[in-house]
Amino acid sequence: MTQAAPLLSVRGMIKRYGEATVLDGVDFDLSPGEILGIIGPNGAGKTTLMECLVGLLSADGGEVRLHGEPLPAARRREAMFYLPDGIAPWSDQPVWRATGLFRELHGLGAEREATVVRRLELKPVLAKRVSELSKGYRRRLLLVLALLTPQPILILDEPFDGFDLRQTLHVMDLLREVAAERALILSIHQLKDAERICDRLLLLDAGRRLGLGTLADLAAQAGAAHADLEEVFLGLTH
Ligand SMILES: Nc1ncnc2c1ncn2[C@@H]1O[C@H](COP(=O)(O)OP(=O)(O)OP(=O)(O)O)[C@@H](O)[C@H]1O
Repeated sequence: MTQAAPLLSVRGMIKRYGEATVLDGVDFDLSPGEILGIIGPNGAGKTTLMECLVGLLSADGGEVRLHGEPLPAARRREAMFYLPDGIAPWSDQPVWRATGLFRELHGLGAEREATVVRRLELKPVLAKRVSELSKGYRRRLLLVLALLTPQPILILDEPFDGFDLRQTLHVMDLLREVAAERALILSIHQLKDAERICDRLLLLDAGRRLGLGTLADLAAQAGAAHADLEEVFLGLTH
């Protein structure tokens, strides 16, 4: 029996800056409904991988396939939406205008926008300017925007940054619902968060894939069967 092709398949992703190889042939697959976490020490190549993946940065090697078909860099944005960390789109506009503009851009109905705004509890700040938002509310706005996109794959850089524990758990529930219809790639520094939400983890270090799999897979690789992700991380990275 032939196995169905993964939703996304990435092979041999390479990125160099001059003499420095910052992605050294990274491979992974993503299945429908999956939440894949990218973890790794500072400078491991997490942002570079996401940017090469969506075609924002030109890679020096590697292939990306969608449902088994080659997906050239110029067409990646049809399939993937990337939400970088720390941006404040339309910063001089009120929040309601920013969400409305984004919704119109993607041809969605006002009802969908209202639902997402309600789920992310953005209502109290709709009249504020984007530039005036606190870090947590700016993060909520960015997530609203991400959830108003039609792409089947969402790539979110630090989606829980700026949230307290209760908010993080709330947003995790929401992302889990979203993943039922799409697939998510999340770059996460907080390993406790990554352990909670991710189905599988891609551990990068110095541009190389150190591990790929469930926490149990990575723990076995680290030779510490019942370790948590923090112990695995410390065991496998330098
Ligand atoms: N424009 C650039 N020119 C040269 N080197 C770069 C450039 N951008 C990134 N790098 C290098 O590429 C490597 C990977 O960086 P990247 O930002 O992808 O890491 P990261 O895992 O996202 O790090 P962090 O956890 O600190 O955000 C680092 O060594 C970084 O210094």
